[in-house]
Amino acid sequence: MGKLTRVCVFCGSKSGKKKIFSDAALDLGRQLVSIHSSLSFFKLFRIWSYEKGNSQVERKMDLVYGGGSGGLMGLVSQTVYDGGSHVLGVIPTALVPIEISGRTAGEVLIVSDMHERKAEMARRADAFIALPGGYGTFEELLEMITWSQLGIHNKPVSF
Ligand SMILES: C/C(=C\CNc1ncnc2c1ncn2[C@@H]1O[C@H](COP(=O)(O)O)[C@@H](O)[C@H]1O)CO
Repeated sequence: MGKLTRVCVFCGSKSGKKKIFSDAALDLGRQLVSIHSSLSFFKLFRIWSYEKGNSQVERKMDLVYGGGSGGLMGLVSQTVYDGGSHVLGVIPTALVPIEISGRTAGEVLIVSDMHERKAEMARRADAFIALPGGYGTFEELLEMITWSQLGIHNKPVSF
């Protein structure tokens, strides 16, 4: 497995009805940018299993995500940005007024359509993680899994 410095997170454009969803988004955001016991690092275990054996790991991962300012996307991006890592949101022009309201954390790359968005996210990330979300999150996650199955990329995918 190559060096993992930039992680793509797929997650809901809304927060969902249960607190556990936003807790998971905050937790993942913090885990991407801080020092953790590798033993409690179950969520990313399949991706960072090479960290086993180190009792403490310091992580400063950059984030690629869908660019939305609300919902779980907003929570993850703000947490990673506040933790000092680079954040890149990739969003099609047509979705800017729908998924961005107010300020976004970090850099925003505006692309022409959904296909370009997904291709850019896939190209720029070293690994993919999905959090709770709706149909959009499912779609993005499944596409990364099927691209892996087809050999289009060989980057880890976790959910
Ligand atoms: C429309 C196209 C493909 C099929 N749909 C989607 N593909 C990729 N990303 C999508 C799609 N629909 C929504 N999204 C994005 O997922 C994010 C999370 O959405 P959720 O429903 O809240 O989980 C959000 O940013 C959506 O824009 C190509 O023609």
